Amino acid sequence: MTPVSPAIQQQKPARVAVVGAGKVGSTLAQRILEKNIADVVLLDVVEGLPQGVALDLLEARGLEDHDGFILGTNDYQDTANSDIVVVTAGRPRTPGMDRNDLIHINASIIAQSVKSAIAHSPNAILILVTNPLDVMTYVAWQVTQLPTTRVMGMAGVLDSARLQTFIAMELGVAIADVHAMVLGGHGDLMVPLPSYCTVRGVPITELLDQSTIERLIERTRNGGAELVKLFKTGGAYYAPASSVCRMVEAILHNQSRLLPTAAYLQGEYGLNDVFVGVPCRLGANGVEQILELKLSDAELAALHTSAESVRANNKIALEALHAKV
Ligand SMILES: NC(=O)c1ccc[n+]([C@@H]2O[C@H](COP(=O)([O-])OP(=O)(O)OC[C@H]3O[C@@H](n4cnc5c(N)ncnc54)[C@H](O)[C@@H]3O)[C@@H](O)[C@H]2O)c1
Ligand SMILES: O=C(O)C[C@H](O)C(=O)O
Repeated sequence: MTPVSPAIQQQKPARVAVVGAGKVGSTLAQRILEKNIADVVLLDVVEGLPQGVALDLLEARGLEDHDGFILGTNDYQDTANSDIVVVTAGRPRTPGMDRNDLIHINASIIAQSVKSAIAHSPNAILILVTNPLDVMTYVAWQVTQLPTTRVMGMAGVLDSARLQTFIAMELGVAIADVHAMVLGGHGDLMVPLPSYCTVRGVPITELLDQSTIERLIERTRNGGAELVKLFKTGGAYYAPASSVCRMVEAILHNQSRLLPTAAYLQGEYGLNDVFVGVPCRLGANGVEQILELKLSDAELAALHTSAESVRANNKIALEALHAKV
């Protein structure tokens, strides 16, 4: 056996706390472990659930060829000193519901869970997943008062991955050759950018007619609802978990990746005091840069409409929280 140097022996693996051990949280834990990105602490309020998921995943390690460690717990103390805290805790929608129908129930869950998680991991980067995404990210920032570079929400990676899928299926080309970009809030007002969607650098506007592009965009807008309708008791989780995993990896491996992320805007795109999906450079420090793309007047107006809707719902969420105190 090759001896391992003391420096390597002492190097602690990165640690990701995943709050919420439901569909998205448990699938994310699996992705992080099987890609050898970090050790995971999986927390839920339901006794036995995170412990069971953790044990099940540990028992798969020999078959999946990794040595990652996962702890399942109901106690925030066990999440101490995490490098990243991902919050998936809260209710998913069911058929007929809008994501904003979850504001009241999820705002208090988010407020309580981020406060507890950050109390034990004050230096962590916080990634929100719970819906309505942009609003819950704002709530998490308000409650924790963390620097804005260390608070972000996952949605744009997922919405872009959906559009990427539909473009590749329509053209019958390899998914690896397709890049898609969706900005704005994670809802019906999201802002897909066809001129920034490309196949090996060729904009899709040169490969598909306008009505086809509109059909693919419409399917992307309804991508979450399409799955909620199929699953009936909740929403998507495989692609959402992969999307968060991509962000976690970009941060922990300091990859400087350009990913659409719900980030806090301070004048970018003419918007202030709102978290909404924009292209961000993600690296070891979290949101290291917000890129201001050149948008058409119509795209910029759509981004503003989307952000204003998020802003109105932020107000509702904060009022609901204050009313509870
Ligand atoms: N941002 C996105 O793109 C995106 C994608 C998919 C799902 N989501 C959202 O993520 C959330 C989770 O979805 P899911 O499918 O995993 O739901 P789920 O019901 O399978 O899991 C949610 C888990 O949260 C736990 N929980 C509830 N309150 C908690 C608390 N106070 N502390 C810790 N855990 C708590 C529940 O016990 C449950 O296990 C939903 O709000 C869903 O809409 C967002
Ligand atoms: O649609 C949902 O409610 C879940 C998630 O936001 C999604 O887009 O899949």
